Amino acid sequence: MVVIVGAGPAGLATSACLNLLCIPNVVLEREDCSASLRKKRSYDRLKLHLAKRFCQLPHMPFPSDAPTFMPRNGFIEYLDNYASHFSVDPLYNRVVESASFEEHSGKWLVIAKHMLSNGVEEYVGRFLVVATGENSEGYVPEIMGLDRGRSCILINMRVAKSCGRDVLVVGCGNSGMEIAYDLSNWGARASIVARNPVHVLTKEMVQLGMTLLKYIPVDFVDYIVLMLSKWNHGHLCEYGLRRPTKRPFYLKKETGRSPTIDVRMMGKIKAGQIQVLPSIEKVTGGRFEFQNRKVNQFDVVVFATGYKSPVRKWLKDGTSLFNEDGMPKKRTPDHWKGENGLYCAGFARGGLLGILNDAKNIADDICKVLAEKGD
Ligand SMILES: Cc1cc2nc3c(=O)[nH]c(=O)nc-3n(C[C@H](O)[C@H](O)[C@H](O)COP(=O)(O)OP(=O)(O)OC[C@H]3O[C@@H](n4cnc5c(N)ncnc54)[C@H](O)[C@@H]3O)c2cc1C
Ligand SMILES: NC(=O)C1=CN([C@@H]2O[C@H](COP(=O)(O)OP(=O)(O)OC[C@H]3O[C@@H](n4cnc5c(N)ncnc54)[C@H](OP(=O)(O)O)[C@@H]3O)[C@@H](O)[C@H]2O)C=CC1
Ligand SMILES: O=C(O)C(=O)Cc1c[nH]c2ccccc12
Repeated sequence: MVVIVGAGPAGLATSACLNLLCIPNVVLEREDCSASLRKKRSYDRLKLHLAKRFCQLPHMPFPSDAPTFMPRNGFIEYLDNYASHFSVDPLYNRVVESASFEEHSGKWLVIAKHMLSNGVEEYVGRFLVVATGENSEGYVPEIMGLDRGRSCILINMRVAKSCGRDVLVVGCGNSGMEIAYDLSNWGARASIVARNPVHVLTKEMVQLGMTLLKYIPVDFVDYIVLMLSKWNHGHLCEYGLRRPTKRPFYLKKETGRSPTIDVRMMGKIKAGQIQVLPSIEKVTGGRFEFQNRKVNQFDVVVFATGYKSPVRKWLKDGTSLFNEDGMPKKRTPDHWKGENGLYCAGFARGGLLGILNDAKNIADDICKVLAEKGD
């Protein structure tokens, strides 16, 4: 038996690949649905920002008439069809609270709390696949002087419409940029904190880069993509943004940090409709002081400061695979396999393309282990 924790794209894909190999598995999901990140924790306008051919799961391409950049509902429909087609049937409302390896039996003991009955359930498996996602828990940094009770604080994707209000978005990753764009469109006076240098590319540049990477080295791809970005967006420093010294696809490969993909956000920044601010130095009585000595007050603060992976809170014997941050110790492509039948899917920092590779690798490896054991 294989126990899979998480029914997002990674858990669904891993279960589908195991089903195709007739290897019994169970998928445990804390929410009442699969793909909860998109169904319950993202905004309506969200689209896949990679071309669909880089976002499909194993053994099921997107429909040929599907748009290149899949809208949220279209991707949800794809995931639901995927689960149904490969007979993936997660057990919902199961929050995995503990997983430990039992030396005497050579098996994993997984304890899950049933959220509807409040009962505690035990699942035993020779193999354990962690598919709880890189984006499992919102991260909000401590900021000196910020009274979380006073200003309305919204985390990550849950953003209220703030027409006519002064809103600060902290974080200029893809979430921060998209949320600031939406807030500005809804009539808010939006500002965004860009603490460190950031690459800004268009979806088409990323699509070109990912296509070229199959044929030419990353340095050359980055040279082309950066030239296009500078031609298209100009000198970002005029708008308070800086480009990193290291190039975008190199950074994605080495650090997992994605470039920010411009959803017409740069147009608003260039038009002065969105103000870019440096790091927050401190907050005093609701007044924000920034690194450039600017001082502003805001009605709403949105933290788009990324996510954490709390795997180590419940995975007791995961040190062969995960570091303290709940991310793999090993670099891609060797990141997905630990000891004693422990695996992780969806932690390659490679998005859905990374998930496709993880799911196939894990299912094939389990099949090989079982064959070697004569099971
Ligand atoms: C807003 C956003 C947009 C993205 N867009 C793209 C994109 O366009 N293209 C791309 O390639 N990548 C994209 N990514 C990155 C990544 O590919 C996606 O997040 C993808 O959904 C990851 O799938 P996953 O299954 O690894 O994790 P998730 O989708 O996060 O699923 C993990 C599942 O595990 C469950 N879970 C967590 N902890 C437990 C527990 N203890 N017990 C039981 N269940 C648990 C969660 O409820 C969740 O359903 C995006 C990420 C985000 C946040
Ligand atoms: N398909 C789509 O349209 C979308 C995809 N995504 C994906 O979701 C994933 C998560 O993205 P996202 O939510 O943006 O998270 P990220 O981790 O990508 O970005 C977090 C941002 O917050 C900043 N930050 C963190 N701490 C602080 C702080 N104390 N002060 C100021 N800034 C801070 C980081 O800056 P620093 O660089 O200095 O650490 C970074 O800019 C990514 O893979 C992304 O590509 C997200 C939204 C939309
Ligand atoms: O959305 C993300 O962060 C992803 O990880 C998707 C992704 C995989 N490879 C990339 C290369 C450049 C930009 C985004 C991605």
